[in-house]
Amino acid sequence: MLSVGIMSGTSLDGVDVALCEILGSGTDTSVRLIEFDTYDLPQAIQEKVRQCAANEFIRPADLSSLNFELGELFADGVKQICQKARIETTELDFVASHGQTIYHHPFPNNEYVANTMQLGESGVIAARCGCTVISDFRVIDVALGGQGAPLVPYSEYVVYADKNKSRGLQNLGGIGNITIVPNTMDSNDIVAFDTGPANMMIDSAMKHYFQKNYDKGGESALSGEFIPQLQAELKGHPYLKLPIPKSTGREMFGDDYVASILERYKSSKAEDVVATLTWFTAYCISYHYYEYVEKIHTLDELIISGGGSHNKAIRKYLSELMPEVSILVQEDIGFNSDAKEAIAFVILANETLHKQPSNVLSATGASKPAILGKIQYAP
Ligand SMILES: Nc1ncnc2c1ncn2[C@@H]1O[C@H](COP(=O)(O)OP(=O)(O)OP(=O)(O)O)[C@@H](O)[C@H]1O
Ligand SMILES: CC(=O)N[C@H]1[C@@H]2OC[C@@H](O2)[C@@H](O)[C@@H]1O[C@H](C)C(=O)O
Repeated sequence: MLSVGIMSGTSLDGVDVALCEILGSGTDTSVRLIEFDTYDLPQAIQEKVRQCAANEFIRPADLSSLNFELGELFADGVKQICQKARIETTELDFVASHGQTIYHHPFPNNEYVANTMQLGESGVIAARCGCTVISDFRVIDVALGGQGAPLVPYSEYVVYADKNKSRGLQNLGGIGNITIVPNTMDSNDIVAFDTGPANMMIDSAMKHYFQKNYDKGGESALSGEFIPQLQAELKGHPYLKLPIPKSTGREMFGDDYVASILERYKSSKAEDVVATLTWFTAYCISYHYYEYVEKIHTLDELIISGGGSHNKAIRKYLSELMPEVSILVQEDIGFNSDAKEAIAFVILANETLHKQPSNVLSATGASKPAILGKIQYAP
């Protein structure tokens, strides 16, 4: 089957679009990437999404329009990738659209029930592209008491399980998330959770100091030195102490949190703050490994993916903090670091069409397996 996966992640850096061929289902799935590209997320849309995550005043009209605007944007992504591959969108068997997370609050509190919301109207995509669209993968898991995230563990089990080694798949997007696929080959043994911030805090600091979207190659971090007081403060962040499984987002590690740090460390050198925030990304990964994972599974290799895999400082700090684990990137094992999440949603949508559950209970904490997503057929 021909499918396009669309992922617009928490870093708001663009829309990842992967055209794939997918055959079979479950552990017999095979998936091949045909074309991949990342398309811009317009500034105005980024601003609206940030407003939502900050829980700022946003009118119902803005929210409803944003849902349709994102739908148009995702449909354009599908059209462009198909044009690149010289096929018609109507030749696609399905589109798997993650949507843009605009709010993720999987824990109930005094004010809100557990909830999560991804926008990008599937009806718009189906109308513009003339094909079936599967979307809204997270909501049923949250409704079953789960975190609704991370969802990639199922696809990682399908693609990466190896009886000769226990692998950690560490994605470095806006947020970092890890899946441990142990050599037992038993999906019940999978451990997965969000490790904390990956690029989100670094990007926010880069924007503040240098008016840049991110720290290319990790150059600013590598030219700075760690600030011990800030390291100590970050080590005490309450997210680290929460038991796994757990998930987080822009609500916890977004611009507001970073602004409060930058204000308190305004006399420090910009490069030193960036270095320390980059160290924190690597620290969160090593802390969770030694605190929660190593007792259950010893990793042979940690394979990193996502935009942060291009940041040499994160890789350097990770190697220093986890010296006995071999740190690889997806390309080292023949895959594409940037396309991984978009491909994951193709695998999840394929299960939806086969009426098979694909949430991993040990990862999300949901009370039962669920067929993820909603199906919008072509008009
Ligand atoms: N060359 C590079 N050097 C350093 N960092 C980079 C580079 N390219 C991308 N990045 C970082 O990667 C981020 C984007 O990563 P990615 O596209 O994997 O995130 P996402 O999918 O939006 O987020 P998430 O996986 O949390 O939903 C950028 O915001 C930037 O910080
Ligand atoms: C709510 C939400 O959109 N979460 C994303 C985000 O980006 C990374 C991390 O936080 C992960 O929990 C999740 O995405 C991946 C694709 C997942 O569900 O596995």
